[in-house]
Amino acid sequence: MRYINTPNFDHKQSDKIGILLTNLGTPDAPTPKALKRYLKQFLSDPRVVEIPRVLWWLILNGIILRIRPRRSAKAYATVFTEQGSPLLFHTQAQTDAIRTQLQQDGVENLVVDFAMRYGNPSFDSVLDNMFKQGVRKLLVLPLYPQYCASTSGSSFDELAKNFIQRRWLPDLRFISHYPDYAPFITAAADKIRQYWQQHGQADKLILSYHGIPKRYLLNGDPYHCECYKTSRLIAEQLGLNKDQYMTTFQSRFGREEWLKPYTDETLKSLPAQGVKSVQIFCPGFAADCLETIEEIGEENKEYFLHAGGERYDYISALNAEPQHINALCQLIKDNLQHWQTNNSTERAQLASLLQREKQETT
Ligand SMILES: C=CC1=C(C)c2cc3[nH]c(cc4nc(cc5[nH]c(cc1n2)c(C)c5CCC(=O)O)C(CCC(=O)O)=C4C)c(C)c3C=C
Ligand SMILES: [Fe+2]
Ligand SMILES: [Fe+2]
Repeated sequence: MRYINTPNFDHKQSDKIGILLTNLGTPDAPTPKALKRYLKQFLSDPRVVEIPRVLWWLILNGIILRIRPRRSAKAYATVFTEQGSPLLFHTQAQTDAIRTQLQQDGVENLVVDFAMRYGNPSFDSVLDNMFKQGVRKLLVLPLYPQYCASTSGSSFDELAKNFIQRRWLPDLRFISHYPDYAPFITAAADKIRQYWQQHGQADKLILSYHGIPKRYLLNGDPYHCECYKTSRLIAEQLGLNKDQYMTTFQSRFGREEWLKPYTDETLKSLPAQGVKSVQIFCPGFAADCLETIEEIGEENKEYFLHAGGERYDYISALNAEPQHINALCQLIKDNLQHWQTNNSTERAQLASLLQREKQETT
């Protein structure tokens, strides 16, 4: 059979709207074996590592997958909890909260779920389940505020890979980015302001984003510009001038030049410039994960204090906090407007069809 068919086509079934939240994904366990499986899938994605395939296959299988799984497993062991990987449980909590809020807001006929680009739950398993429940309109929201081909672009690839196997495709809306979406910016600024109210304000606010190779920017990826835009808008809401905040890029991988300034080098150099206290927030991470908890919360703290810094605070990600959930629900509802009107018209037509059939048989 060439295509996945849709069994039991039913004229009287009303269409459902699917909301699919996606994130990067995480290993199933903090073990070298699970890390090898996860890193192999992640780093084999040509959207992530843009190097000629044969050369990269040799480097990945010959060097990286022999060394990195063990090293990364140790780092992951420090962030895994009884609930599992933070990225997974925060994404699950976000999904549950969004489902509840959309239902409370009266959005009907919804199926809300999440999938991970690498690891589990996979796009294929979640999409299969959604289509089996009658989803005919699909809204996909990758939880990356700033567009990057390596993340948002790759999520689209995975979606398309599933779609090319299917006979009946749904209506599709893909939110490729939301770097300047006002409710998101306000949620981030309020989170920082609340932190200041409880703990006071540091000399500098560092807004740190996951890095990418500089080459991707030079080849036209808008990610760098979108990160600066998010930072500028957050700083404006907080009333910060240019000396009071900074945008930096973290999580460098490999030897190539990545987006600068690097978060770690910045933190090592700030104390000598008279900046003795910093607060760090990561506006590109919708959920806390290895890269925020361990790299920003622990590793970079060491660098800063070791270089003469006196106070270092990591302000956690927005996770499933109410203001973040409100912002994401607002974004979803803005994008659902046409479908919702359509959907209620369809349901009204269906109800009158069923009513007519009932009258004819009695
Ligand atoms: C070439 C390598 C990488 C690119 C490009 C890259 C881009 C990128 N990544 C995120 C978000 C996350 N990355 C995470 C982990 C992670 N990232 C890379 C490499 C690249 N990322 C690796 C090898 C790893 C695994 C950890 C390790 O071994 O160091 C995570 C955390 C996942 C978790 O399980 O907690 C996130 C989130 C973005 C947003 C991005 C480009 C914009
Ligand atoms: Fe990454
Ligand atoms: Fe890292």
